This record gives sequence, structure tokens and C-alpha cells, in this order.
Amino acid sequence: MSLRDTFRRDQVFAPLRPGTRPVRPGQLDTGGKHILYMEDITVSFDGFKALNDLTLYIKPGELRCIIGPNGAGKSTLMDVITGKTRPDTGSCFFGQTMDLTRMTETEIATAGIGRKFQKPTVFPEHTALENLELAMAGPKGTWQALLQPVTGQQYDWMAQTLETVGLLAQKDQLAGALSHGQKQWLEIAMVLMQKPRLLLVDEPIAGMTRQEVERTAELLQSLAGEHSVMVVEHDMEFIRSIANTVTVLHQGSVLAEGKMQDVQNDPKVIEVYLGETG
Ligand SMILES: Nc1ncnc2c1ncn2[C@@H]1O[C@H](COP(=O)(O)OP(=O)(O)OP(=O)(O)O)[C@@H](O)[C@H]1O
Repeated sequence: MSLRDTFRRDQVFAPLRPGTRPVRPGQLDTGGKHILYMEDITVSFDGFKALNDLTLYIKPGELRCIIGPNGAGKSTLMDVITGKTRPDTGSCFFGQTMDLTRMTETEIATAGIGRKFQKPTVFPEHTALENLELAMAGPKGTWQALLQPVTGQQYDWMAQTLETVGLLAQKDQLAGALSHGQKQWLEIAMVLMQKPRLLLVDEPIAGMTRQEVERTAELLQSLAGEHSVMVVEHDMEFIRSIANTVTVLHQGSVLAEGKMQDVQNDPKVIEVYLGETG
């Protein structure tokens, strides 16, 4: 058996890691090129299918925008990935062996999936740097994290992350005193402290000034590459400015996927989505 065969993804077996299981032959057969595999996912709420046979793959380092009209299933999609919502049917794998449907939210976060929610949830009474210290403690972190001395290496990582999001000069400012946009970037920095391989971002530009929107576009683009980034956003201008690949959801399924220009011109999309919003 060749080395390649030894590592065939349909034969990978990792029985000792929590939340993992062998990938069955024929399942998720996309050649092992992706970081996230969602196949035939259905989520029902009282019989209503919020996700309906949804299949979606994300490549390492890509920046993917998810759009769709209200109620299309975008939040539910993110909830399935982070373990908040369990699908009725379907497979959801992170990498080749981590079965997200069998992992807790904490296990998923620790495995390398970070989520930035729409509303900033920074700790306003703490400085930007302290917020990162708290975030560094991880999903199980406590306030005691602030009492522990940080190592030089940890400080460097926090400072580097603040620089990435453009907040190094504000490191000693109370988070509560930052602008709305700065709070959003600080929260992205907090998620980055866990070094996620996949970063989920919910409606990042709601309520931002035009300048903040531009800065956010640059930030998300700069994060792609090192991270895979999935962005849910309603603002089509913003999507146009950052998107490589766009996935359009409609009634819980993928309606269209591709380059923004192609998706925009797809009559199905115009009918159900772009037509509605102009
Ligand atoms: N916990 C729940 N219980 C019942 N129905 C739900 C629940 N969560 C979502 N839904 C329904 O599932 C559908 C998809 O909701 P979801 O929030 O995923 O859509 P969305 O695309 O994120 O919408 P929006 O753009 O308005 O945020 C909606 O019809 C919603 O009412």
C-alpha cells in the first residue's frame, strides 16, 4: 500500500480523539482538499426546514461570503458549524476526521473554529489588551486569567493581533470607550487569540461608518489565507468588494455559488434575492 493510500481520507481512523470517527467510504468524497465539509444537512424546527439538504465545502484559506434573504438559513448554518444546533441529518466535518455533529461547542472552538457574532460582546470595563488576555484563556477561561502574569510570548501575540486589527495604539483604552467599529475589530482580535483555522463572521459591518467598512473589508481580506473566513452579510456592496466566492442560500439550500459577477447575473438569484433588494 502506498503512502498516499495510507492517508486516504475515506480510510482515516482516529478513534481516540473526542468527536472524531472514521470517514465512511463514499462519504465526503471531495479529495481531501477542504477544511469544512457539510453534506446533505437538514435542520428542522417544529417541522419547518431551516436548512434543507444543504451541501457546502470551504477550502483552506478562502474567504467565502454567504448571502441570502431573511430566513434563508444563514445563522442556522453557522450554528450547525459551531455545534449550537445539531442537524437532523447530514454530515459536518472539520478537516477529514472531526465530526462537528458529535462535538460540544467548546470542543469545536478548541479545535479551531472561531465565531464573531454580530453584536460586539467585549468587556467594556477592561482595556483592549485585557480583553485579549481574557480571550486567550479560551472558552473555559475565567476572570482569574487577568491575575496570571502574561509571558513575553503571549504579550507579543496580543500586540501582534491588535496590530493586525489596527488597534495597537488603543491597547490601553477601555473597550467601552472604543468606537463601534473598533469594538467589532477588538472582538475579531479576541476570536483570533484562539488561532482559529476557520473564522465565522456574522454581519460584520452593521452600524459602521464608511471608513470603518473599508477597513473591515481590508481586515477580512488580510485574514484570509492564514485562516479560512466565512462571512454572512446583507450589504451587497460590501460583498462585492471582498468576495471571491459567494454562496447564495434560499429556503435552507444552496441556490447558487460562484464568483460574485456570475451569481449576480444568475436569473434564479435575481428572482429570489437580488430582485427583492434591488
Ligand atoms: N430556534 C428556532 N426555532 C424555530 N425556528 C427557527 C429557529 N431558528 C431559526 N428558525 C427559523 O429558521 C429559518 C432560518 O433562520 P435563520 O436565522 O437561519 O435565517 P437567516 O438567513 O440567518 O435570516 P436573517 O438574514 O434574517 O438573519 C427562519 O424561518 C427562522 O424563523
